[in-house]
Amino acid sequence: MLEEVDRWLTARSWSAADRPLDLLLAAKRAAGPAGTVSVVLPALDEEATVGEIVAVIRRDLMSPEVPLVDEVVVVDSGSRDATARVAAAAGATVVRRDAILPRMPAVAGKGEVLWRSLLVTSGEIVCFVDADLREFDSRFVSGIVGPLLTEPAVQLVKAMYDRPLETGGSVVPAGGGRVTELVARPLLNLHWPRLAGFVQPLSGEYAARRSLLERLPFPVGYGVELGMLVDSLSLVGLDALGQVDVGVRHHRHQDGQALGRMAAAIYRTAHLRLAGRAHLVRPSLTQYDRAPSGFVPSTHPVDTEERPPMLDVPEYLTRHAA
Ligand SMILES: O=c1ccn([C@@H]2O[C@H](COP(=O)(O)OP(=O)(O)O[C@H]3O[C@H](CO)[C@@H](O)[C@H](O)[C@H]3O)[C@@H](O)[C@H]2O)c(=O)[nH]1
Ligand SMILES: O=C(O)[C@H](O)COP(=O)(O)O
Repeated sequence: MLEEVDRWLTARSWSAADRPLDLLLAAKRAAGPAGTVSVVLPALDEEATVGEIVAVIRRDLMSPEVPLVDEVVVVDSGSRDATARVAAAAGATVVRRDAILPRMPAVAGKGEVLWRSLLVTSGEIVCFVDADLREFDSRFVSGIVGPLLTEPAVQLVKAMYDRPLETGGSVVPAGGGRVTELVARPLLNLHWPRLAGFVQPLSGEYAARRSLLERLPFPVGYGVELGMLVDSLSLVGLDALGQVDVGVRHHRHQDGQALGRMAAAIYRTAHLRLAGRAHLVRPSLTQYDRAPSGFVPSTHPVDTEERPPMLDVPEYLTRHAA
């Protein structure tokens, strides 16, 4: 791991418990307009989960006693189910993707609706949360908004968490995040090693200052998270990025083929950003394990050496000539 990443892990990784709600509310009051918070949920056919997420945010973070969040907006990404109705009933503002910027027809994809959300929200801090989360805890919002309220130099904060893989009645405790482990983490470690400290680089829960988001390109699909990390690094630098441990994340798991399509979109996003610098490879990979003290990194070398064709090896030629 780069020394810079080691330092960053100490300085820019927190736990949600580090900032209690009363501290955040005081920081928000002191910040004035810069402390306004919009929560955005991108949603495609999420009727089963979106209502509870909205309700928990409203109950825990939008009450008169705890007015941390100023608005919660569900951007409907073309749902065919009752997502819009359920979200509105739970108290969200619901906007259809086509109703935003109608002169530009919307294309399919998550990044597309995140991008459009900037046109229909007003907070100076924008917090994205996936709409398929189960057993949702409002620390997923307050935890990542926290550093933006208390640390003026921080501009983008991602959630990190344990990721059980829960399919067909079975649970593999740290088995989730398959695209993260197989595609995103290796890509980031090899090509953008300064980002190797992110425990969950694809996390759908992240908060950022509008002043940063409005300067970034948004890949329209699932490349949006990797693109945003890479582009934010070059725009504002590593010390403006952070991460917060928010516990355990439960979500709807996609099947292998859907994850293959996601992986392709992520690879393509990286590829576009590698143009002209694909040779910049750092052959090591840092992975993370949960320990009582938090997430613990372990770094491994990546095989990069290649043997020449056997026909170039004199011993082989001699043997074959014999
Ligand atoms: O066209 C789409 C596809 C998805 N979504 C919503 O986006 C969120 C995340 O999508 P999901 O399919 O649940 O993604 P995951 O399989 O969980 O993928 C992970 O990895 C992705 C790639 O980085 C991230 O976008 C996700 O947030 C992250 O949870 C959910 O609320 C979806 O309803 C849309 O709004 N429009
Ligand atoms: O973030 C990821 O890597 C993908 O969303 C896959 O997650 P899962 O393996 O937990 O389904």
